[in-house]
Amino acid sequence: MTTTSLYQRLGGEQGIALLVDDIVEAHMQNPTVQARYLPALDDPEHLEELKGHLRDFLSAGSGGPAEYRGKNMLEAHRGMNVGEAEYMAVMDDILGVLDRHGVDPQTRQEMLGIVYSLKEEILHV
Ligand code: HEM
Repeated sequence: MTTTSLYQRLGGEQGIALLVDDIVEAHMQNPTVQARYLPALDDPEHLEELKGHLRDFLSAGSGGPAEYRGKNMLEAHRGMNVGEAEYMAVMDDILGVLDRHGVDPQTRQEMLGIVYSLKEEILHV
C-alpha cells in the first residue's frame, strides 16, 4: 500500500498537463471516438478550455489543489448517448497513455477504478 497521493503519483500539475495533452491526442487518433473530439480542433480556444477542465478534473479528483469548474459528468455528456465501445476506447486511451508515461501498475489500476466508477453518469445519458 503506497502512501503518496494519486495526484503525486501522476506527477502533479506538470505530469497531469502532459497526460491530458496525450490523452486528448490519443482520442483524436482513435477511430472509435475521434469523431467526438475532432470538432474541437476547429476552435483552439474551446480545445484549451476543454483541456483545462480535464486537467482540473484530474487534479481535483486525485487529491491535487485545482478546483474543477466544468460541468459535472452527467451534464457534460448528456445527449451524447455514449456507447460501450466508446467508453472502452476512452478507458484504453487513458490507460495506454499512463503506461507510456511510466505510471506504475497499481496507480493505473486505481485510475481504472475511478474512471469505471463514472460509467453511470456518462454511458447512454
Ligand atoms: C471515461 C471517463 C470520462 C471522463 C472522466 C470524462 C471527462 C470529461 C470532462 C471533465 C469533460 C469537460 C466538461 C466541461 O468542459 O465542462 C468532458 C467533455 C466531453 N467528453 Fe468526456 N469523459 C469521459 C468519457 C467520455 C466518453 C466515453 C466520451 C465519448 C466518446 C466522451 C466525450 C466527451 C466530449 C465529446 C466532451 C465535450 C468536448 C468538448 O467540449 O469539445 N467522454 N469529458
